[in-house]
Amino acid sequence: MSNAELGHEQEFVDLLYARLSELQDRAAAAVEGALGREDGGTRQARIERDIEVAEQTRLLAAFNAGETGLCFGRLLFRDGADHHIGRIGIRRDDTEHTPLVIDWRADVARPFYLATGHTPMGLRRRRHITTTGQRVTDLHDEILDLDDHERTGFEGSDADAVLLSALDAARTGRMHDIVQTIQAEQDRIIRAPHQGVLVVEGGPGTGKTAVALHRAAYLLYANREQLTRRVVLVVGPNPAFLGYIEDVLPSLGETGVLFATPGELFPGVKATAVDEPAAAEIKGRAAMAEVLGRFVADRQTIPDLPLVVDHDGDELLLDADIAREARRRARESQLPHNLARPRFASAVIDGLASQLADRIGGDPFGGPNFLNSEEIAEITMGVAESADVQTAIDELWPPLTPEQVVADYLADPVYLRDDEAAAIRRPVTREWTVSDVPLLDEAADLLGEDDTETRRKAEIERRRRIEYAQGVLDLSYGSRTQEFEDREDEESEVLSAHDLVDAERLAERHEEADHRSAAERAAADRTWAFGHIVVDEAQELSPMAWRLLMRRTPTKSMTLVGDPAQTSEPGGCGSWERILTPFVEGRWELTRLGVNYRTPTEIMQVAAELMRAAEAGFNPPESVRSTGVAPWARMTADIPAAVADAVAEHADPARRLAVIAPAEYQNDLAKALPDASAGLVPDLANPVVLLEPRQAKGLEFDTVLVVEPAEFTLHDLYVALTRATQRLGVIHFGPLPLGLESLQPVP
Ligand SMILES: Nc1ncnc2c1ncn2[C@@H]1O[C@H](COP(=O)(O)OP(=O)(O)OP(=O)(O)O)[C@@H](O)[C@H]1O
Repeated sequence: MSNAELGHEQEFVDLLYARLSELQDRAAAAVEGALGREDGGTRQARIERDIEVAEQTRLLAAFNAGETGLCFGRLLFRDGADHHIGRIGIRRDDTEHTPLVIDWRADVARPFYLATGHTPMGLRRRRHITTTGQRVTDLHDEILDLDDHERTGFEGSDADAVLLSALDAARTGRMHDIVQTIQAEQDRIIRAPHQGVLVVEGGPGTGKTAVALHRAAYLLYANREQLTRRVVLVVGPNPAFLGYIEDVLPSLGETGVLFATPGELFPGVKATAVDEPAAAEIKGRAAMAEVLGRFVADRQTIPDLPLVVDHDGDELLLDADIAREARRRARESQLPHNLARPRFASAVIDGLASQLADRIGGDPFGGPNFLNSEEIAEITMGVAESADVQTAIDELWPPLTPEQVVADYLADPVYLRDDEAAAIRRPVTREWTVSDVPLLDEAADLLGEDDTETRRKAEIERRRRIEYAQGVLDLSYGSRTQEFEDREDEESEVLSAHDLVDAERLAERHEEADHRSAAERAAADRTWAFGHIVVDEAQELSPMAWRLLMRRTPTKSMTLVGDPAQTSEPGGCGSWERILTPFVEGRWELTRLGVNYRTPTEIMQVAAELMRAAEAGFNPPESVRSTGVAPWARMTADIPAAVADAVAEHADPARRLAVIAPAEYQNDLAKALPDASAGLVPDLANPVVLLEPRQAKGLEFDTVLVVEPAEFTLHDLYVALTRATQRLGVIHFGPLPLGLESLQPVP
């Protein structure tokens, strides 16, 4: 092994960090400079400044991401080309801006992930560089050209050593990036084209989440302008999971991504409560869209008896004929409920005005009305302004909010069988559940947003600002005359505010600038069209949730990752074909990942036997490594005590242990494990966490203890058993489920 070789790489890495530090300073100074800069007062100048701040902040975040593990690879080509590969790309400070280290996402870096002895892609040698902080600690060289006889002493016989050491490392409770060890099958998915829907299916631990996040990073790199502006949305099953994955993209230098759970996809609502399985299934059915549509249409009513409307002492009759004709005209527009309302209102006003006109100027012998068109217009205006008329219109075609519609519907559900209605009926005051969110969104879509009022208010506000600015200008002009009246000579030298700006521009200058990032604006806007959407655990989403997500991406650019065998939600998808056909019929692609990088063979065998007991031909992914440690089962009459013992035996401050137990055991276990982190969003970095089965989705731990598996649903148990990277234990009182009999019993 040549220390000189390590030394050369260290020199290079030192050079790299020196350059990184320069770039960090420069970007930080640029942000500060732009923030402190006089913006010249124009809207354009302010926009330009804000763009510069955003761009330099993004660059700074990317440079900061390079602070650890900046360079991890090197490609030596047969033609003499020699490139270092890094987490981000960095260029020299020369006139050509020559690349110093190449971004892993660049095309030139691809052989790092794809080249094999069989298809060397022009490579002579591929080097993995291992660093700790900024120190190079190890090198692994793979020779891809048999004619390369140079030896450095770092040529390993096992090309997978770097991968295996990453997989074997102690878990931290936070997902890490995998840039150094992306496998060829994963690389192809990460770099697949941006357009259309790509489904990534694979068993537990096949890297679906890791691949989806690296794909988001790749797409942002390859379509920077478009995707930064339109924002990438990542949807994950629950807040704990989002916490688990939230470091990956920033560690790759990407910060402008929006993360959300399905309960957070309707602005203003953060639903965490879940319905009973039967209620969730009913609420999630595609048919609910039609049910809500009918429910909203039912609010567009015809009076049984004419409504008597008082107008300046005249009694007008808003009868079924007028209402029916108005409703026909409003519905004919095919606009959503709130947007069609003005049409309904104007048709009702026309009907009532013509009733009044007939009464005032009607010819008893059937001739034309005596009133001229101006008089009729005046009558119409009078009717339109009548408070009584407005009240009657509100009664027949009320302005509605999504919250009102869904709350009213759930308080008294119609168009369902009685037992189904009973399953979802709830008092109006109950908090929103995750399954209500797609209903709210559907209602919002059916209602449409009437922004006339918002725009009217914005215009009033704009005028108010101009008036205020005018006042400021007048004042400054006034003070100028006093200040300078005796100094005529100086006056020509001094520019007053009036000379520089007019009131409108001054008003603009005082306008509240929208300093929110694109991701923050996207989060608050229901009609935002995302540039790309990544959905993790996509198998869990109901048809109604799919309708919501599809509305958020008009271009249908999506990456969906999931595993039908891990479906827990009763409303979950079942088949990709069934979910996707209504939205992108035939225009989606399915890819599969087949290697399990997380769970060792010994544990995977147990999980596979469980599934095979229920489904004979079940085919789990193959584990890439084994540990030689057999999973065990302990039978006990005192579950909390046995779990506490097992935790005491296996817990290790440098590793992560999870106890996964059914809801009814949570209280007792929380008492028995005072140091465990538990609750809705447990701290996964804590050495011991206590989880309910659903919370374990997508996570992983060094050691997992599964409590009373017979109480789990089959799919939840499969998920729980496949969370461990090293050790698995089962603690039970009741009999073990079919398939788990092979677990080694321990006293
Ligand atoms: N190429 C790789 N190099 C290093 N680690 C990897 C690689 N691929 C996957 N892993 C690791 O394997 C583990 C499982 O990955 P991930 O959580 O993405 O799998 P998954 O398919 O989403 O699993 P599940 O469906 O069970 O939640 C993670 O620790 C991940 O970092």
